[in-house]
Amino acid sequence: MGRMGSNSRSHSANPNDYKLLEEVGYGASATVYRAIYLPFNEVVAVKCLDLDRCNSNFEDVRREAQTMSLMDHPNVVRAFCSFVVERNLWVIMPFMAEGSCLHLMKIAYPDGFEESAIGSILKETLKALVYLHKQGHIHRDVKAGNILLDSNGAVKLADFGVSACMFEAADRQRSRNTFVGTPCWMAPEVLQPGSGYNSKADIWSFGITALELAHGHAPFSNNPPMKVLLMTIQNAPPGLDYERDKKFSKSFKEMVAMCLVKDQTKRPTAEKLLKHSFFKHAKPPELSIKKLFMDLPPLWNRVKALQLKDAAQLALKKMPSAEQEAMSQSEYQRGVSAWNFDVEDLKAQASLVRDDDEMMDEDEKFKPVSGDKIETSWRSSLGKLNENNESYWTDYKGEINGDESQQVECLNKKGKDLESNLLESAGQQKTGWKTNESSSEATASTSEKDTVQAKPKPLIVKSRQTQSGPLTPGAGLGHSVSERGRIFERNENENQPVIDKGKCEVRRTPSFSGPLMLPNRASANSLSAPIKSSGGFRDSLDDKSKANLVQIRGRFSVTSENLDLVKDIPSSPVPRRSSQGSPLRKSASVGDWVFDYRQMPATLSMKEFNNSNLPASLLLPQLQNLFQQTLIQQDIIMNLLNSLQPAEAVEATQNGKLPPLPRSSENNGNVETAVSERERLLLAKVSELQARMSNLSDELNAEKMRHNQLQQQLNAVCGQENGERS
Ligand SMILES: Nc1ncnc2c1ncn2[C@@H]1O[C@H](COP(=O)(O)OP(=O)(O)OP(=O)(O)O)[C@@H](O)[C@H]1O
Repeated sequence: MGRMGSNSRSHSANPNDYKLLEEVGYGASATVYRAIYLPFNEVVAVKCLDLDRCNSNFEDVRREAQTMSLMDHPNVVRAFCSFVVERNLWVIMPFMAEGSCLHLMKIAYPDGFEESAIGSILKETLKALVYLHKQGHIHRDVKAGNILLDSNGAVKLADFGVSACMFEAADRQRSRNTFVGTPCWMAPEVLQPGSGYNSKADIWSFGITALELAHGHAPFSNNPPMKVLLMTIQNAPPGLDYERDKKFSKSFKEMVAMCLVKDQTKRPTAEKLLKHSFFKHAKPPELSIKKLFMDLPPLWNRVKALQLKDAAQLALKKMPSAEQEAMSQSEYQRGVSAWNFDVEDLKAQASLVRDDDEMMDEDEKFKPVSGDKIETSWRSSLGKLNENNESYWTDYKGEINGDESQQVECLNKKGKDLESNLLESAGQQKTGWKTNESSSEATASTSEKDTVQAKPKPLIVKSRQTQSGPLTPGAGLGHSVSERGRIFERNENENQPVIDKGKCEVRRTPSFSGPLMLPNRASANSLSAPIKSSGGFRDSLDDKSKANLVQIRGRFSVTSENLDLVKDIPSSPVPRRSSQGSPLRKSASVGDWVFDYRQMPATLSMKEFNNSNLPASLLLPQLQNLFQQTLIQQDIIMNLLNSLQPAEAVEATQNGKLPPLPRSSENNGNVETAVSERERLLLAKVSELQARMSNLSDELNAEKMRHNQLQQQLNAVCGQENGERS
């Protein structure tokens, strides 16, 4: 452990001097906690950077952390000090009690702030940029998520230094064909292979941030990252629209237009921009900003509510009938942070996203929160993609058919309901707190005709026991990678302080370098909680939940306690064989089918069933019942198989939850082959069951005929007897 930087009022580099309290945010590589610096009894923020998740080497991290600690400006979040605690870098900073502008918009201002607040926020941010540029620094990540607010209205630009250092220096970026940034906010010259960039890139991002604050989201933010890149390069720059943005002043529109000029040489410097009339008339922050959060609950509770909201989105993602679409939608809307991606991955992902947006219009359609960093390795591919742009997007459009987009729309509507329910249940601590009800309204805009009939009951999502409560001892920094993958165990009591600091760890997602589609990764700015593996999550459930546990998918569990609620969520409009009219309902949280036996007709006992003397009128319904059940089971099997990741299948096999996966000499342990073999095996079983069913039907028919014959004989005999008597 070592000290890496300090200021005049010295904060120690001893983790035991810091009492970590609630989680107040997290990003691509870090989790941020409110904490008490015990020697001064001072509230601070501790940003725990997981060094394993950083792309830079330790020297880069160290250098940038030092730079950060040298920052000295009222509008720049500086580091008091930073030091390494085993595999984490702790950066001690002033605590900004109201969090980021992005969080504030997400929780209370989904359509953006009013102009006076925007003016103040932007002016203070611009002062920070003037300072940084004078110091020879480029921030490279100006966005609402990195503009922090304090309860007195102070505005500070964050994430300079340490986070920037997580990504490699410009020369190396070029040589490695990688670049890190947040696509919606990235300047065209930053995206163009070969073209250099300078501090004017921050001015572009500043202009995008202005639009973000005005609308609640950045332009193009509902698009897949690659499309954002192409739009930024090829389309006219976004801006405030004369018609649509009537409520904003001319000088605001002008200022934004000055920033969003594609030719970087024509953009003003930060210093010059600060002299613009828009900023001359900006109100002092304590007048225009403080009122924004007057009625809101504390930051950590907002964070918790946002996490739940994201959990709802992720729950939707697990719906089997539209899971691919949901994944694309919600993954991108939440943003992606710190992903490596390549063109093929993006293409695959893009093909699953509805392409109903053109340029500025999409601002109206979505209220998302995209915005996180991506680490791209696309530079070399981009030129090629540009050439093939037309066919690329034609292909992409061609792959979406009407049904699929309907599914997405329906899903989005469900998402809205689900989100608002979750938010309601999670965040009703304070009256007057505006919920973000309209946050997904645009995605639901065309869904009136879909099949959602009833507002679902609040879904009890058993995610981590507490999501922003203090940490409890136990998790170790020095654990193996897999161990560190576990989430903090948390104490139910929020105010109970934390831990053995040396044992604190940054939560970790399974992979940060995989393609976009693979891991369920929460984004920095959406505050969606990172997902831990199913197994780990199971561990975190309390005993009662474990006892009632029906199923765990990702972060979600369905227990027998909430099964009924889950079942009440309307099913997808997508026709599914044998599910129509059946008692199967889609479970929003688990993405599987839940079978409601209570709706089945009462079944006979085996003994009764084996009684061959039973009349056909009794047997037939039983057979129909059996047949229906078989089809349902087939559906369940197929859905389970579809939703089972290969790794999960192997894990389940190892745990003995599933029969062993077949291993042939050809597959040689290959998981995918094994899983598909297993699938074949199960399908064969299903076919066998169907064959048996059909045999039974034949037998039944034969029995029926015999029964009829006997009946006729009986009638004949009775007729004879009657005749004789008369
Ligand atoms: N000093 C602070 N006081 C209060 N909240 C903070 C502070 N620093 C960061 N946060 C919160 O934590 C979140 C994540 O922090 P930060 O952006 O620094 O992490 P990161 O990993 O660098 O994220 P990114 O994905 O943007 O790189 C912020 O969006 C903010 O809401």
